[in-house]
Amino acid sequence: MKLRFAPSPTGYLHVGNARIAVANWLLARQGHGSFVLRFDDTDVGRSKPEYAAGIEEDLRWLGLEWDDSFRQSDRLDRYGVAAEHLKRIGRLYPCFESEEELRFKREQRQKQGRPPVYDRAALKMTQEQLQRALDNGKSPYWRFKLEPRTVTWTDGVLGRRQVKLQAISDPVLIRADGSFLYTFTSVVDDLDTGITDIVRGEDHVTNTGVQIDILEALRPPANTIRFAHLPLLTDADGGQLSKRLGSMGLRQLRRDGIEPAAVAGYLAALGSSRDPVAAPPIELVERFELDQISRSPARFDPSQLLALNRRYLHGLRYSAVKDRLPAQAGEEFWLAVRGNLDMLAEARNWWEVATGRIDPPDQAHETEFLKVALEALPAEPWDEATWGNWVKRVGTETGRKGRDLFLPLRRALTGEDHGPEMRLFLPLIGHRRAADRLAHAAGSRC
Ligand SMILES: Nc1ncnc2c1ncn2[C@@H]1O[C@H](COP(=O)(O)OP(=O)(O)OP(=O)(O)O)[C@@H](O)[C@H]1O
Repeated sequence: MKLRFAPSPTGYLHVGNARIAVANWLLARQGHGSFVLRFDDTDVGRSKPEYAAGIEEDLRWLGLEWDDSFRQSDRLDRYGVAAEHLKRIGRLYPCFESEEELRFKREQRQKQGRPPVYDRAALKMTQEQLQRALDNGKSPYWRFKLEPRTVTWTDGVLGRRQVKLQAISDPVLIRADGSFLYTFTSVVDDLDTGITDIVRGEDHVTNTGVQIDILEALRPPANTIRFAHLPLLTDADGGQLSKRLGSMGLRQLRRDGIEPAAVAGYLAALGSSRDPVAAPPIELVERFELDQISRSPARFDPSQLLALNRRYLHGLRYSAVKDRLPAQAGEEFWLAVRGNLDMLAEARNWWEVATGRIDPPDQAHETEFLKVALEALPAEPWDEATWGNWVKRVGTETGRKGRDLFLPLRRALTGEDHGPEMRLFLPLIGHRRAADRLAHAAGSRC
């Protein structure tokens, strides 16, 4: 099995592109096959090396390593050879009509109630007419002559699919400036590199019909590549995603502090009835089922991703995050705070709360209560039982219960109304800091 992910380096990856990358990668690993990263960069105006580098970086961040990688711009000679072959067998023909002429023809056909399909007028040109056009300095662009047939295939996601080629204009494969179009280069590469399965977005369904025809012209008799098209992903409001708009980019998720395992797990399960499980891609291989993915468009819901990210962090072991925590933060710290994190970066804030400076709210009305609490603060060593015993004693001495008892203490010690379990967090603050904070909260209002 050999699969590929073939982005155009015209922007950074969004979550829709990433879903395709994840699916291809998981299938390749499932089939013990290989995964190729191909940059479809024949559109020289829009393709940029920095986007290609950015895409590689984003894929690595997600945990999707590739077995091979290449750029279409390095294979122009090969496309030239394949194009010559199609010309020789009469499947690629030169055209000279301008955009304006074509628009006029389309409008005429529509007025006559006929589909606006290219009429192949260029195919009827005589040798003399052709020569005259060339002599007049015109450069031809080249169209592929589609077979008058209906192409069918069993799609890995959409089921039985067909594309009626008579309803489609012969596609342009080479522009007048000699540059090749994606429709063509993609087929040449898929054949040359021995791709066995193509998984891509539903925006390519018509392309697939056309490309199977090109593919069979280049390598008869019949196509053997399996195709699957995933419904397009929209944003939470149903809006389109586009590299050009930079919407829902992987980079942004990374900057926001979302874990790659959460993104991979969310994308792998999206559109299926399975609950997403956040995990590095290699751990998702076994449970991934392409044919369980729904045929309806899927929405990318950031709030669901955040919830998954949170669940993932809450279950992570210290050893998995150690390197990303403040240098002094030990396992007790991680176990105390992990249940309170939406993003790992927030652990730094809690580290500051535990060991640095805090900004406590005004509790002038609690002075007497906090003084009693300070008096009752036990000496170290402290453990997980310390908070419970201390609070109980303060409760007995002040007659307070519940929120009235806990909240002023939490506020004085952490500066926050909510946060990690104080049973685990108090020993991290330690006696000296706790006493200082209580004294400050009580004393500064005296
Ligand atoms: N919204 C989407 N949902 C799912 N797959 C998508 C979506 N948009 C693109 N893809 C798929 O991502 C893969 C990479 O395609 P490509 O690089 O052309 O992305 P693109 O976002 O369509 O690019 P551009 O915005 O530059 O036109 C293709 O398989 C394409 O079908």
